[in-house]
Amino acid sequence: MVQLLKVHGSQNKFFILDQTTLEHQLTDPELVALTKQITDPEKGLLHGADGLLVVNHSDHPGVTAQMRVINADGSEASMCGNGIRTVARYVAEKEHQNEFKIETMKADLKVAKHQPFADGVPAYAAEISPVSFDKKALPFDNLGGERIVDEYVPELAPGLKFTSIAVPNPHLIAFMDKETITGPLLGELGSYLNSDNPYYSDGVNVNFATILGKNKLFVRTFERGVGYTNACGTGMSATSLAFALTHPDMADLNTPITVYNPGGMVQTIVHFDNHQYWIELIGNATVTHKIDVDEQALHDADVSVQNATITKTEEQSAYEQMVNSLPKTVQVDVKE
Ligand SMILES: N[C@H](CCC[C@H](N)C(=O)O)C(=O)O
Repeated sequence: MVQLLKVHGSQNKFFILDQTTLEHQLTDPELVALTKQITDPEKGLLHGADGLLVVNHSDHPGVTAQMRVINADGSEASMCGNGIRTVARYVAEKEHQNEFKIETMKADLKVAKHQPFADGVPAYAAEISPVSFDKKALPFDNLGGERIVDEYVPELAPGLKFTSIAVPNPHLIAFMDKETITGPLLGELGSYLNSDNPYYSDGVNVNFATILGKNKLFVRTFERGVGYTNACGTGMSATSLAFALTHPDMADLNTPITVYNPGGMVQTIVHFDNHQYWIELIGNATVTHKIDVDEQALHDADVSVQNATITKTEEQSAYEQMVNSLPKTVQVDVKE
C-alpha cells in the first residue's frame, strides 16, 4: 500500500505523490495518465483537483527534495506557488526540517515553516523566483516590444493595461474594477491564450486583480492547463510584483501585501535584492485527505473509492473558519 495526500493552498487543490515511497517509480506517461484520472471533477477522486505534485529525491547539493508540477490537463509546469507550500509541509514533516530548499524545474527554491495562519491552519513561506519580464522567458510574440509592463495591449482586450511576468511560469496581469473582474472576460481571454493563438505559444496564466487598498489586493486567475482555480500562488506573487511596479503609491517593497482570492487569502512580500526581484509567498498548507491504495492502481491510473481507503482530516473546517473570519472582500463565483 502507498499513500497519496489531497492538499490545498488557498483551496487550489492538488494530490501529492511521493515517488520515493514506491517500489517502482511512475514513468512520465504514467504520471500524466494518473493526473488526468484523479483530477477529473466528475470521474476523478474526491471531486478532482487542479493537478498532481510529484515529490522525489534531489541530487542538487544542499537541496532536500524535488517537486514537479503536472496540471490537470497533463501539461507540466515549471512552478506552483500554492503547491510548493504543501510540498514544503509534507517534506518538513517527513525529514524533520523547518527550513530547506526544494528543487523545481528551473530553480532550487527556499521554503520555511511559518507560524500558523489560524488555529489548525499550518502555513509555509516559499521563494518565488526567478523573475523575468523578457518576451523570451514567457514566451510571447507579436505584441509589440521586448516586454509588457503596464501597457495597453488592444490585441488582448481593449481598455486594459497589462503586465506580463515569468516567475518562472508565465503570467499576464491586469488591474481593473470589481465589475470587470467578476465578468466573463477573464474566462474568454484565458481560454483564447491557452489554445492556438499568435501571442503566447506556451499558453499563459491570466490574473485579473482589483486594488482593495494600500498593500491589499484581490486576484482571480484563469490558469494554464486547468482553467479557473480558487487561487494561483505564482499568479498572486506575479500580480503583487506588478502591483508594486505599476502602483508604487499603493504597494510597498519589503512589506507584506495581503492578497485575497476566491479560495481565501495569502500574504506576499516583494523583495529586490542584488538587482533582482523575487517574491516571498506565505500561506496555508492544508491536508484534507489521506488516500491509501495499492501501488499498481497508480501505475494503472485507476484510483477510486472502490480500491482506495480514504481518511478525511479535520483541517478543512479549521481553514473554512479562517476564511469566514476574513473581512468581506470582492465576492466572485469560485471554482469548486
Ligand atoms: N497552471 C500553472 C501551474 C500551477 C500554478 C498555480 N497553481 C500556482 O499555485 O502557482 C502553469 O501552467 O504555469
